[in-house]
Amino acid sequence: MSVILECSGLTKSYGKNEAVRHLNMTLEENTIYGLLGRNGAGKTTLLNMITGGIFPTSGLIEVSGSHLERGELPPETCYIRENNLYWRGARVIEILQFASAFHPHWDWPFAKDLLNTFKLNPSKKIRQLSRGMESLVGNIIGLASRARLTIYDEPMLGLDVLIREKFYRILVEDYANYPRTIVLSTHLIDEIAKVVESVYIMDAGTILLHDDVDHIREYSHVLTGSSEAVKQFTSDKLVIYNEIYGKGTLSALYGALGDKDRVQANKLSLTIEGLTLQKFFSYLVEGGRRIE
Ligand SMILES: Nc1ncnc2c1ncn2[C@@H]1O[C@H](COP(=O)(O)OP(=O)(O)OP(=O)(O)O)[C@@H](O)[C@H]1O
Repeated sequence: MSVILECSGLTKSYGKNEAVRHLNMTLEENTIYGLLGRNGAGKTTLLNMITGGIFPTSGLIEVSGSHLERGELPPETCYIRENNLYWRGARVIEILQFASAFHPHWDWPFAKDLLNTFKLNPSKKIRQLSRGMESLVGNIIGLASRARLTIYDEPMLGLDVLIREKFYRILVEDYANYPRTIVLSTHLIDEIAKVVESVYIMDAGTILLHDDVDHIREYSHVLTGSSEAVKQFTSDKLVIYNEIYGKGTLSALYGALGDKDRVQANKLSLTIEGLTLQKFFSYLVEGGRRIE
């Protein structure tokens, strides 16, 4: 698969605070990515840099092999921000008309279907919309743009669970028909686990892990048992988090476990369970371990 965007050694400092630190990231064609991180992890700063909104303090951004110049939006990119800057007096349809001018693959019949599906009145002014409806305007633009690279920063703000599920379903269906690269930056990790193929987990301005969701599912485990047994079992494994309770220990592991491991765990009276993406994320970030 070909690379459409690559960052290397990307850093953004605000005074002494490095919001993004020596970050490397590669986005490939036709993949849905999740960008996951706690509040303040640096997600918006990273997205603003790769879409030309703010300038890196150092490091490189390459789009389809060419350097992204200062202030330049990568070609065929649609960036739906967390805090959109729509003109409050404009009508929904006017915002869509404006957006359509920037996106060569814009699909009007699809945009109109989406307005119907989400029951969004195109004549309403932005200032008359609820927070959730305003998010929907951005979500519809992101979908109808069919941009080669679509980036959503917290697209679910203010949306109820039924609308979120509908959005994910339409996104996945449309992606199947029109493959492209989509980045979803969100806190709603378990929800997007069903949608994204690959994730970047970010903390304190840096990437802790980049991996495919299926691989994470296969590799992430939590182990509980006596502290002595856990210590023995994990001596040759990658432990991302430890929690001691009484005489027992809980350890979160990252790596494949084979039949031999399971037999050994059984002998040591250890319990092994898989982890949801949300739980894996929490352990990884709490443990602060970076996995190359
Ligand atoms: N313009 C700015 N001036 C100074 N510091 C900033 C600025 N923008 C961001 N920061 C700092 O950079 C860090 C990363 O912020 P950023 O908004 O990128 O995080 P985030 O992961 O998007 O968080 P959230 O999920 O809460 O939106 C934070 O410590 C934040 O305070």
